This record gives sequence, C-alpha cells and structure tokens, in this order.
Amino acid sequence: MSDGAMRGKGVPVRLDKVSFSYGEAPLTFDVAFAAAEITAIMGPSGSGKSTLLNLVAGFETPQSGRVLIGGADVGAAPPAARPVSMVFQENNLFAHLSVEQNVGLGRSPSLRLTEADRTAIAEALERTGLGGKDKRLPRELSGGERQRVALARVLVRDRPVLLLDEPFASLGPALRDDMLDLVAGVHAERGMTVLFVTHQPQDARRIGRNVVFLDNGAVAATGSADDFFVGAGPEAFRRYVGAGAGNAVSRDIARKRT
Ligand SMILES: Nc1ncnc2c1ncn2[C@@H]1O[C@H](COP(=O)(O)OP(=O)(O)OP(=O)(O)O)[C@@H](O)[C@H]1O
Repeated sequence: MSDGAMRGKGVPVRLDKVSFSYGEAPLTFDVAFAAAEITAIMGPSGSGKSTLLNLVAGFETPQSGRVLIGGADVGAAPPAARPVSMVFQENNLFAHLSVEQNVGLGRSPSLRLTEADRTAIAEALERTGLGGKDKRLPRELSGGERQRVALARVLVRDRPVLLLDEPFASLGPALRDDMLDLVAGVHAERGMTVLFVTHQPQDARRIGRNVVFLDNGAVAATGSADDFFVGAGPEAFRRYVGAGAGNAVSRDIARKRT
C-alpha cells in the first residue's frame, strides 16, 4: 500500500467470513465496520473482542476468510504494513525510551526523525497535554499520561484505522471521560475509522455511533448505539449491560451533554 493510501480519512474494515481458532472452538466473524465512524465492540469476557482486533491488526491470521481494509485484502500484510494503529490497555510504550522517542516510533521505527517529524511530535505532545514531559521515561508518568503518549503516537502515525482495546479501562471515571473526549476530538478532526473495545456502556455511548456485540466467538448483533442504548438492542445485549442500564446510561449522557 502506498504511503498516501496509509494516511488520511477512515476507510471501511470488513471481516469476510473469517474463521480463527486458538486450537479450541473456532471464532467466526462476518462483519463490516463503517468508514470514518466509531464502533464500540462489546461482549462478555472471552467472546472474542481482542481476537477480532488482532485479526485486523495482523497479530493473528485467519484460518479462512478475508480481512479487508479499504477494500484491499490485507491477509498477506504484516502488522507494520497495515494502515492501522492500535492502543492496548497497557504496555504500549518501550520502558527504556523517552516520551518523545516513544511517540517518534509512530513516524520512524528506527527513530531517524526529520525536522517535520519532530514538529509533528511536539504538536502531538501539546495536543495530548504532555508538553514539557517529552524527556521523561514511561515509569515517570501516571497511567493516564502513559495512555496519552500512546494516543500521541497514534496522532503522528495518522493511519486511517484506529484499534482501541480497552485503552482506558484502568483509569478512573473522570480521567476516562477526558481521554474519550480526546479520542472524539481527534476523530472529529481526522475522521479515521475507530474500532473501540470496551466493557463500559457509558464509554461506548459517549463516543460510539455503532455497536457490534459479540457473544461466544461470533457477532451476535450490530446496530446504532442509539438503538442499543434505548433498549431496542438484542436481548443478549440487554442481559450483558444489565436491566435498565441502557436507559440509565442514556440519561447520564444526556445530562453530560447539556
Ligand atoms: N493466546 C491464546 N491462546 C489460547 N486461547 C486464547 C488466546 N487468547 C484468547 N484465547 C481464547 O479465545 C477466546 C476469545 O478471547 P479474547 O481475548 O478475544 O476475548 P475478549 O472478548 O477480548 O475477552 P476479555 O473481555 O476478557 O478481554 C477466549 O475463549 C480465550 O480464552
């Protein structure tokens, strides 16, 4: 894929009859993620959320079926050649590299940085509230700051697809909201396609337009977040979030937005 195609606005992501197994029961995914939208991926523990992201990122390989990004079959492409960035719950950073260098890896894996790269890195650090902390090591940062560094790297990488695997799960509610707002702000500006794994209905509702609900290694339901969270979602989803939680979440979000 050319560098031009790697950058810029979001592209659709599709898992076309993908089958994958760790050696036990196979997981099967047949699902499309709309271009330039944020889709929350929810489902019980072990339902296959991380596996789905890993298949898109290229950390796992399907036994059959195709992974399409922007219409192109990326099956043969290693993770670094795919037009995606990924942020995990933790361990996104290299412990021996400074904040600036960790972000710089988003531009150049060998850290051979041009002046333009350095400017982009400085801007990303300002944007994520890390200005002045560029020389610190990851261990000299809070958990929230470390996740901001990972987001700064996403900013400088500027790929059309962003995979978020519970990136803010270990942060407190107020900090989580700040981080979600940062993601929403970057999304509004860049329009990348975001696949956002979360167990938190409030978080899904806060930034997600769509929901993909996984159960038992397969897609059990898809729909708009509005439908899912006003109670029109499938029974299995309502059981998962808990009775009445959808409406409570909607009210909560409505309050926050007013
Ligand atoms: N490396 C692995 N080796 C063997 N089995 C695995 C491996 N990783 C995941 N699994 C199994 O595959 C299934 C899907 O796991 P996955 O991590 O995708 O679920 P998840 O929905 O992300 O769960 P959680 O919400 O707990 O993070 C589970 O049954 C899990 O035990």
